Amino acid sequence: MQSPIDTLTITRPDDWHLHLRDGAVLDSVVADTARQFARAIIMPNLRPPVTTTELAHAYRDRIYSALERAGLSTTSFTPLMTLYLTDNTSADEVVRASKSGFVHGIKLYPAGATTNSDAGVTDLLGKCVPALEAMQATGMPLLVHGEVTDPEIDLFDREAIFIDRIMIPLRRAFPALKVVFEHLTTSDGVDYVREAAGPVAATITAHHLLYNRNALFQGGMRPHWYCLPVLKRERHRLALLQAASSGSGRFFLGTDSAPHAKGLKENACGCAGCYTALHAMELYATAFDSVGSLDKLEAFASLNGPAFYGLPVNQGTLTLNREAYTIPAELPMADTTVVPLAGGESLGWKVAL
Ligand SMILES: NC(=O)N[C@@H](CC(=O)O)C(=O)O
Ligand SMILES: [Zn+2]
Ligand SMILES: [Zn+2]
Repeated sequence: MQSPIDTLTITRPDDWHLHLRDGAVLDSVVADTARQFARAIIMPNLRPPVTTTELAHAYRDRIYSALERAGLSTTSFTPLMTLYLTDNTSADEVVRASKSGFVHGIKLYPAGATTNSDAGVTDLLGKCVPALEAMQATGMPLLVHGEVTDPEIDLFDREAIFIDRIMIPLRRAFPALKVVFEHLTTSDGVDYVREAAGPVAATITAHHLLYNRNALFQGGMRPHWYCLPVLKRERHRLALLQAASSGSGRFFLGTDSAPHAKGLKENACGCAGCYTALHAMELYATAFDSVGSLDKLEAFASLNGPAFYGLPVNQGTLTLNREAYTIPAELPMADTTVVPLAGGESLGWKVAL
């Protein structure tokens, strides 16, 4: 019998779905990410949302300033900016974004689907046709929060119904449009992405690989496990784990790390989002190790994403050691506190710094 791997060195990874936020917490959250990842797709759901190339440029400058304040070199981490699609996004704006060289995707938030999505799209195939045509023509990827918002649809079915109602008609109308199905959570999503014709891929979070929906209710309500799309049944978790470790280039790492202040999570109407930037690679290594697939982690974390986005693979490496690591229970950040996912618990892997 082979002895288990105790050290894993992979090409330096990227995070293809990240919320860095803005203002006082930016310094801490960007530093947590930059310790592990060379690049990240920066989600645009700020208040107000990042709807133009000009706003994305200003946000990018603030991220670089935060890196400097955190004592990190601005060459050590590259923020890959995105725009927030609205009913009014023009074809000209898409062309500007494409020519900028620093905008790498445009994000679809169905209005009301998740945190800061009020300005989101109300009718994708009715109102966004000029923008989608320009995206298809320029090769600008559409990044999708894939959940319907119809209040009649059960919360746990929102992703599966989105495939039929939005994804299939969208891809029929724009077959050459690059689409990333963000934070995939169901076996329905896995089947769709695996088999769809054309340039389709998906990000998968560490928490959807590690937990099923029981985690939300273990011994009581667990707000730090609440995110959108919400955790699903065990069979969906197993399908995601299989997809992530299958070797298919269509699935890649996106943490969806989304910090909210402790008091806004532990609240009568708690915010959706899990903070995983601190310990992302430890969480993913634990998930892949659980199915004996550590040898597939590098493709998922470091190779598949760049291939889909048409970017080079990173120089440099990241090493993980099999070693007990206790996740901090709380993280002080500026004038607030953030509770990392599974704070206080232990993992069997640690990034070597
Ligand atoms: N995933 C979440 O639960 N929350 C994200 C938004 C999102 O990615 O949908 C956030 O910005 O807080
Ligand atoms: Zn989302
Ligand atoms: Zn997100």
